[in-house]
Amino acid sequence: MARKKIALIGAGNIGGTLAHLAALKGLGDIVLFDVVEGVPQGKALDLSQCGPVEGFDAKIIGSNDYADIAGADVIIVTAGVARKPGMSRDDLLGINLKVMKAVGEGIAANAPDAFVICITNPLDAMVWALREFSGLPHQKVVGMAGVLDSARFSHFLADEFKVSVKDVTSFVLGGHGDTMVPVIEYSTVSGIPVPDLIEMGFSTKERIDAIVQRTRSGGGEIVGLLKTGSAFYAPATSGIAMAESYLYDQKRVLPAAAHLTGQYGVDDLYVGVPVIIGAGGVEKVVEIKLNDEAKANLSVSVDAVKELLVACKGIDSSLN
Ligand SMILES: NC(=O)C1=CN([C@@H]2O[C@H](COP(=O)(O)OP(=O)(O)OC[C@H]3O[C@@H](n4cnc5c(N)ncnc54)[C@H](O)[C@@H]3O)[C@@H](O)[C@H]2O)C=CC1
Ligand SMILES: O=C([O-])CC(=O)C(=O)O
Repeated sequence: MARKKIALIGAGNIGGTLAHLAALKGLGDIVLFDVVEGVPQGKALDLSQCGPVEGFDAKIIGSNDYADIAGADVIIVTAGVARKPGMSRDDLLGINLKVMKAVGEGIAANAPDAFVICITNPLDAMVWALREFSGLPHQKVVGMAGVLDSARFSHFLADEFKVSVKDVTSFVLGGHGDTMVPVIEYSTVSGIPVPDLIEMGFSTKERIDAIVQRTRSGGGEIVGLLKTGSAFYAPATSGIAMAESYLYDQKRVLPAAAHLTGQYGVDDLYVGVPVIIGAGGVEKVVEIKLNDEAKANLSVSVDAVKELLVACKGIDSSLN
């Protein structure tokens, strides 16, 4: 069986980490693409030289030519600009929208059968725009944010409950911004919902509320510490988990920005919801029952995403 081909558009902090993880996990051969000359080639060479030590023989090349992504099975897009302290993700919209146009056209022309995972911010608007610019089927274009946001929530919950993070599952829905919706009713330790754990004395409502808030601003907390950019290890790990679910037809249920066609009362918008990812791409949107508070919070988050799409359409008339 021929090896799979993984194309990484953007060879920056996340792109380089994605390439390292994909090689270590043996996902396939790797193409690192960037507009900056030398950087993808240099990182590809550096990563290739891990092979003799780690024992992987993936072919890793760096490129500035979209022709090299031809035939890619999975494409992960991190091209664009990351925020710095004092900026919101939404401040990146104008500049990254232009990048999505170039990337979308490059994918359409060279790898239209790929499963595309967008990571570039502001995520929900960029994945929508990337899908529009590429013209790929909606189920083959998805946004990564929920896996990361849920990983942050699970990490904080495990710390609070003093239990293994392996036993914690959590769900964060909605847009990847300050309005994201961590859902405590669906967050559990070995199946025990967080509200029950509060009743059992593992924590208090106030402390869990603070953890919800910390999760919402989890990206900003890291931007404030790094000062020169944003988180990249956990975002890359999260993108790889989605790629593996597609490549190995794992049918994992993961929160991701998916195209909604009426589910959760939302039409023609990408927003974070639980989905099943398998060989068909986003095979199903899972509609979980939400309580009134979560519904109201999701609606605020959806409105924030809608505003970003209006801004995109204002900048690029081809999106109307
Ligand atoms: N969805 C999520 O959960 C997360 C999203 N992000 C976002 O991911 C993006 C990438 O973050 P980093 O890798 O840390 O940034 P980075 O600045 O390290 O890398 C971005 C790379 O994109 C390249 N690039 C710029 N324009 C390009 C174009 N037209 N075509 C190809 N490559 C191009 C740059 O040369 C650079 O190498 C940012 O927008 C960031 O906000 C970051 C963390 C989490
Ligand atoms: O906060 C940022 O700018 C990067 C990001 O999306 C995250 O780490 O969640």
